[in-house]
Amino acid sequence: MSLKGLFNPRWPGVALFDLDGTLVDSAPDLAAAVDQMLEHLGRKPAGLEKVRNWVGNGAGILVRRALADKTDWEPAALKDEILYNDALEIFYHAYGQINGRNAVVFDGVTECLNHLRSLRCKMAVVTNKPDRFVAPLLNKTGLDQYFRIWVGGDTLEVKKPDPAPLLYAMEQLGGTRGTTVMVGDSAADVNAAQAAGIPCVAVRYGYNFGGSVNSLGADAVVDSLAQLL
Ligand SMILES: O=C(O)COP(=O)(O)O
Ligand SMILES: [Mg+2]
Repeated sequence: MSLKGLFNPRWPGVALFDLDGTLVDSAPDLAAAVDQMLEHLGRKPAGLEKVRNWVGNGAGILVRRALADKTDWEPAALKDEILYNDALEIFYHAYGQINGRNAVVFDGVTECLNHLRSLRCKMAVVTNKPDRFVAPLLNKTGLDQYFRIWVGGDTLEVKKPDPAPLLYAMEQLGGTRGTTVMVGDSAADVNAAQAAGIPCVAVRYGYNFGGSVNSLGADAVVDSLAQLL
């Protein structure tokens, strides 16, 4: 499918954007918070390279991956659950202070959002990031001006790759499957869009758990959101 085909001619349409790894490079802040948490628990810091591959399924899974020191964390024993709950609290506290400090909007994002806004496209953020961290990050990066609504990782009972958050945002903005597109950086985004029955653009510069986005089955893969103009 060509990129033109993704954006239905019946504008105004609806565009749903993933946050971490798509709009904002938040991995440095997330890594700093993960490392504070690990050090607090007497463990070795994980570092940015590992942590950026652990982002995309929400804070709970990020903390589980950090405790397991690998992306494919195993279901934990009960004693691990107690540790997990402590670790999650420590992470929340640390990230609450760090969120947005070193976060950078990726190249091409502002151009794309300005362009879509000029077409009167309605835009939402659909992220797995816990709700409490979404607005502060959008405010600090100046991206809040573009979005009518955002859906966080705990806004609904389920998160991406479940299609519900995408469909919820689409409906809130009065969109339909024929006029809506999802833009994301990971399998969670592409799988959610496919399950929702809406087309998906994947960006190559994001996190995607360390893997390539080329084989996820996205309708288009781009190196910069400026390519969508
Ligand atoms: O996993 C997270 O916390 C955020 O992920 P997302 O913005 O890429 O959905
Ligand atoms: Mg992402």
